[in-house]
Amino acid sequence: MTDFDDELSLAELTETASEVDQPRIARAVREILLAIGEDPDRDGLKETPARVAKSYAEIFAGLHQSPSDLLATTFDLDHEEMVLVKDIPFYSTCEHHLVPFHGSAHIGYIPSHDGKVTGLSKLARLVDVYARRPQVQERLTTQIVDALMDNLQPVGAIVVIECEHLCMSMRGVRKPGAKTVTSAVRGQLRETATRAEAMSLILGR
Ligand SMILES: Nc1nc2c(ncn2[C@@H]2O[C@H](COP(=O)(O)OP(=O)(O)OP(=O)(O)O)[C@@H](O)[C@H]2O)c(=O)[nH]1
Ligand SMILES: [Zn+2]
Repeated sequence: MTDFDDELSLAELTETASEVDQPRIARAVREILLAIGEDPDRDGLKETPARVAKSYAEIFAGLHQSPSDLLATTFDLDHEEMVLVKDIPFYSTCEHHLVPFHGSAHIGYIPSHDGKVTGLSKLARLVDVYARRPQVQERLTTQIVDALMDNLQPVGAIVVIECEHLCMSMRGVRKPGAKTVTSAVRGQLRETATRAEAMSLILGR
């Protein structure tokens, strides 16, 4: 029996409402601490398994959130030109090493002919729904653009993501500052002229 038996720890572990099994994470973190040769019962580490569990519930909350619910609120505007929200900062977790990758997302779309648009904040929330999961940057990029296409039926959409991966900075190849850029383009934005306009809006700083 550990300090993180379900009954014992439930109260302290449910502050962040979530479907993530926090007691189970806490038990696993205690094991990791033991495995690296630490003493999980020393003062500074006693609360660490519970803290990590709470933190994981937040970091991986996107696994239990639906992009369709998020994009369900739409309104009609007579606007058939490009809408672009750029420099949306976010943090995600590399699914290979479970360390962060972070950077900016840029999202643009040309609304459907009936002018179906979503609130600008929903685009930023959409990034978090997919970023708060174990991820790779390429999948994060295509999931965001496909969610836009499926839910808003726009004429076209583009997502560009620029990130630094801590698995490449703090360990392994150790190249801090290296940036990875990915893009995904759908619909009319695949056409050269429109795509070039979107890219110049995104990258022109
Ligand atoms: N394509 C892609 N690769 C990623 C992403 N995040 C991390 N990686 C890479 O995943 C690869 C995993 O490679 P492995 O050889 O299995 O693992 P490793 O021995 O820890 O690799 P090193 O990082 O080179 O030490 C590494 O090259 C990482 O840079 C991502 O979002 N997309
Ligand atoms: Zn990694």
